[in-house]
Amino acid sequence: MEGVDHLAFERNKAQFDVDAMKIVWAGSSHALEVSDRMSRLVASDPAFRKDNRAMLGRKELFKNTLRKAAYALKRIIELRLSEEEASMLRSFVDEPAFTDLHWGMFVPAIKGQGTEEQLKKWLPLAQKMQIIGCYAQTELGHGSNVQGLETTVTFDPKTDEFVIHSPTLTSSKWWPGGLGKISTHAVVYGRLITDGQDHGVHGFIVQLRSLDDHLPLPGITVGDIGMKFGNGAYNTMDNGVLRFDHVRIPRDQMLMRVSRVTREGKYVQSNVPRQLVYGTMVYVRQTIVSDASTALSRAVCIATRYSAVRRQFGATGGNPESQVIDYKTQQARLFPLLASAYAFRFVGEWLKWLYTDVMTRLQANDFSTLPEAHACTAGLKSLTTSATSDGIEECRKLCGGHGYLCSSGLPELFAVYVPTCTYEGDNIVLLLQVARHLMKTISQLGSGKKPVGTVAYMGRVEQLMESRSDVQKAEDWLNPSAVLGAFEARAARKSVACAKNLSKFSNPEEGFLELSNDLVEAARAHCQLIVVSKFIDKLQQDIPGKGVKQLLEVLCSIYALFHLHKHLGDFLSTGCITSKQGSLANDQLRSLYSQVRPNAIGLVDAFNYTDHYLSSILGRYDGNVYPKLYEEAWKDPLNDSVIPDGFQEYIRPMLKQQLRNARL
Ligand SMILES: CCCCCCCCCCCCCC(=O)SCCNC(=O)CCNC(=O)[C@H](O)C(C)(C)COP(=O)(O)OP(=O)(O)OC[C@H]1O[C@@H](n2cnc3c(N)ncnc32)[C@H](O)[C@@H]1OP(=O)(O)O
Ligand SMILES: Cc1cc2nc3c(=O)[nH]c(=O)nc-3n(C[C@H](O)[C@H](O)[C@H](O)COP(=O)(O)OP(=O)(O)OC[C@H]3O[C@@H](n4cnc5c(N)ncnc54)[C@H](O)[C@@H]3O)c2cc1C
Repeated sequence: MEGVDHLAFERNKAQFDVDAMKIVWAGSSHALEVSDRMSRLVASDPAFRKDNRAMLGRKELFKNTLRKAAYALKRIIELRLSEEEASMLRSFVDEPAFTDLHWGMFVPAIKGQGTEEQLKKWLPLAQKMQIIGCYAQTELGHGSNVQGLETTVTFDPKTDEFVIHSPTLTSSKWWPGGLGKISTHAVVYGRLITDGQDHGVHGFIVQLRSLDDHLPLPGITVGDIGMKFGNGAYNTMDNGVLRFDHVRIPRDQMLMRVSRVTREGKYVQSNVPRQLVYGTMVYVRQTIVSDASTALSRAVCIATRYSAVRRQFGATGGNPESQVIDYKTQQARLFPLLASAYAFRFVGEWLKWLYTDVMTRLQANDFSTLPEAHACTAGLKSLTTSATSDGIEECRKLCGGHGYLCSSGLPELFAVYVPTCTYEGDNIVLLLQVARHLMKTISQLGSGKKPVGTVAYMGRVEQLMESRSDVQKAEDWLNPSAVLGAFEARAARKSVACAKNLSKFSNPEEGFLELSNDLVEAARAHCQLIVVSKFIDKLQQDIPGKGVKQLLEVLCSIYALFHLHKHLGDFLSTGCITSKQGSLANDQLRSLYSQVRPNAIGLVDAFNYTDHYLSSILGRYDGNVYPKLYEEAWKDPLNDSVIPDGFQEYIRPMLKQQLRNARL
């Protein structure tokens, strides 16, 4: 039934102001207005069609992406869109492309590591897209271990140039997005060598292709690394391979904010920490956390709407069968993901604030919060992307068989999303960085250095080692201080246990390797504490709209108690709660799910996604799933003809053969 809202009866159940929640989700009325306008602009333009991606071959798919990128830029110029609007428009086009790396890494790398002069020269070119850039760090042999990169960049004082070279096969740059076919330039990371001395990894702006004919410049070998996971998915991106054969670049193309090489070939370190060379990764990890909430909320929106449409079993007395969303098992799998999407939104907002604050301090040569920013971006990137990847897959299962169809939108979403667990830092490697930060914090407790920021609770470690939860009944778990107390005690006790075990090793690095599983768990507990505490902080703000704050409180409790239940072993073994308190948390969780149930559709409507963006028949706003699924099936190229290609050639003779055998 075209034009009928099959989910209207669900929308009528909502006990809160959905429009007010849309503002909370978007971050402000202004952000909602811009995102609403940009998403509709993209959705209403057939040039941005994306429902055919799974059917296209690689070359067609890639050409289509180039067309969309050029068209998006044309619209941005025609409509005189602001930077904010342009970036929103690109995100609603919803197709991984070389532009992500150009705007997301190439431009930030220059901004973060370039000198004033370099910004003046390169940024206008990049901003007008007169050059297109990528971020060429990872090599065939090394990704996680950045210090292990092998590309050499040797200063030649005779010509005032650097000579870039790929000395081994494993030094070939491998993976950079946008590199394979499109980028004219790259920020290349390599080992800086002056006068025979190796100064470690630094960034350089390198032109790769001619601006006239787009051919690789002399000494450069470049191409695409091949098909990746999923059919459409990330194959719209030209991840590339790059080799240098003694390629020369002028000295002023070294990004020189952190350190520089003089005309005479002297290496000079500025007063900023050398870790700023890693600054672009910190920036992108921060954006990845907000993006996690977007990806998870898309999957949850699809699974929630479909769960309200889908009915199985339970027809009694002429009543229809039960909606699957009413099954408690469905709720216990779906609603924690819904709560996580909101939790990641708010922790993403906070992380953005933290990052901006660190940047402001850096301008004033205050580097004190850099370790905190590194630990938070690394840890939260790891936690949210792992949870989101698992969450998207869970949403696919929550949609039963139809979730496996590409037209559900979920397979492609998963395939596009899952590399976030690896890129911008493997998730385990990043948790180990958090663990180092935690161990360092504990080791400094005796020195009188007061821990601040997200590790401030470590300052109360003695008290946290002794504390006991005073929860007596299920509702006590609704008290934020009860939840915070339990999460802080668990995180502190896990870290302290690791620190104690580490101290038994004479070689700390050996100990770190041996205990790395425990350290990863301690880091995870710390990151979950950050998410819970930032959700609680958000609820301290004035949040207008009927029922909005109350519902967010419910979601916050679900996020926290779900993790308490899931990691009950941790909470019990560290002794911060009793098994009775653990089972009270579970009782409370059941009651919270019942409170979400009537509001579930409203809560996913608050994401304000267009059907174009969701790209899912199961997640359609109007819930008109079955007729559209049926219609869609007939569009498959296999159904273009009644008898498929290959039938006459292969199957007909087989059938005839069997017929003959049967007659024998
Ligand atoms: C428009 C927006 C769109 C956005 C979308 C964008 C496109 C999306 C598509 C994206 C496509 C994907 C694109 C891509 O994938 S780009 C490639 C991304 N690659 C990686 O992420 C590599 C991961 N590896 C590393 O980051 C490092 O090598 C690690 C950290 C693992 C070790 O490193 P190393 O062996 O050197 O370090 P150390 O352990 O000895 O530590 C040394 C000291 O340094 C400190 N430290 C370490 N790291 C940082 C840091 N970052 N900031 C500040 N400080 C840092 C550390 O705490 C320690 O401090 P201290 O204890 O000594 O005080
Ligand atoms: C889709 C995609 C896009 C990418 N885009 C870019 C780009 O634009 N530019 C760019 O420069 N790079 C890019 N990369 C590369 C990416 O950043 C790296 O692949 C990533 O950092 C992981 O490094 P690796 O491949 O070396 O993994 P490895 O480190 O080899 O990981 C293999 C396994 O070893 C484990 N491991 C490694 N070290 C340790 C340790 N110390 N302790 C315990 N376990 C460990 C890991 O957990 C993992 O299980 C991209 C990658 C992908 C998949």
